[in-house]
Amino acid sequence: MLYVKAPAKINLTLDVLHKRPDNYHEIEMIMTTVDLSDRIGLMGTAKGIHIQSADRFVPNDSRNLAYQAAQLIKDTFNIKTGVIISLDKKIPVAAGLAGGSSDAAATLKGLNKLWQLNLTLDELAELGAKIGSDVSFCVYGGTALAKGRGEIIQQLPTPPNCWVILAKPTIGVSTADVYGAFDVRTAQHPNTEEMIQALREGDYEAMCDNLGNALESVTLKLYPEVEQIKEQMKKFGADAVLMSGSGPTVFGLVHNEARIPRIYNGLRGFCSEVYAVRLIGEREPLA
Ligand SMILES: C[C@@](CO)(OP(=O)(O)O)[C@H](O)COP(=O)(O)OP(=O)(O)OC[C@H]1O[C@@H](n2ccc(N)nc2=O)[C@H](O)[C@@H]1O
Ligand SMILES: Nc1ncnc2c1ncn2[C@@H]1O[C@H](COP(=O)(O)OP(=O)(O)O)[C@@H](O)[C@H]1O
Repeated sequence: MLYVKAPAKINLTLDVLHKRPDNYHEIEMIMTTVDLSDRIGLMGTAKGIHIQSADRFVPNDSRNLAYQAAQLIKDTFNIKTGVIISLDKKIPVAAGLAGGSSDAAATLKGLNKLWQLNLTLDELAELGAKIGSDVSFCVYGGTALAKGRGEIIQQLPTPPNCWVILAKPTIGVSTADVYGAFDVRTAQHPNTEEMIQALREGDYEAMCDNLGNALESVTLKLYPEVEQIKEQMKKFGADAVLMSGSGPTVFGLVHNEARIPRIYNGLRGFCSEVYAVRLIGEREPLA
């Protein structure tokens, strides 16, 4: 069995510029990986693609993004044999943390090795874009500016070291619904350039000051509990808080480790899924 790690991402910024003729939105966002990962196991088999997962929210057929990744590789390179993909899910589903996209990216990377295709990261990222807008970023990992519909990736410096508290209310959010309800006039637009500058200078305070997500204008209105979690996280002592992606997960950045227990325990009081993890933010070499 070949194992590949599939880390979650958070959005330090997410700006939506306009709606495109293909119905996607032109976006500009900065993403970074965090140390909360699914584990993908790949085992060659005679025929077909088989998904195994104990998580009842994860589809075990062609709707699964890891399945789609395997199908794409099989079709593109005319692979006749099959694969059993086992998904050990740790990333909450439909959370704004790109769990499914990261599983797809890990599957692309793992099959590249299993089937000895020798594809580069750039080639894998290009394939990934056919599966979903976030998959290209997940192929590279690390910290990056993503443009276009999310598939144009520019690497950025690793953010200053800190803790990340993640809290997910018990609702799942549909990314398509959130983009569908987005109104460019009422949204707050983050300052992407300032965030890039903060990362270049390794300035933790400036990173905190420039967190921003234009999709909050939609999700916070639909789900007031997301706003509540933001307020609680701030109250318990996080340095800065933001919703990740289309939500509903809220993350808080914390520099001082001694503050973690108060924030973690405070949130556990009314939120069932809370995690305290480190930022990764660095690219891992292709195995
Ligand atoms: C919002 C973000 C931020 O990282 O992530 P999540 O909240 O899903 O983690 C992404 O833009 C989500 O990327 P991803 O989840 O891969 O989206 P896709 O499967 O490609 O698209 C799902 C749907 O979202 C809408 N969509 C997605 C990306 C984009 N730039 N514009 C859009 O309008 C489209 O309606 C599309 O049909
Ligand atoms: N490998 C996978 N893991 C989780 N969800 C998946 C996977 N493949 C497909 N899905 C579907 O994709 C939807 C979005 O899941 P996910 O990628 O976790 O969320 P988000 O895009 O908000 O980060 C889910 O509702 C689920 O049905």
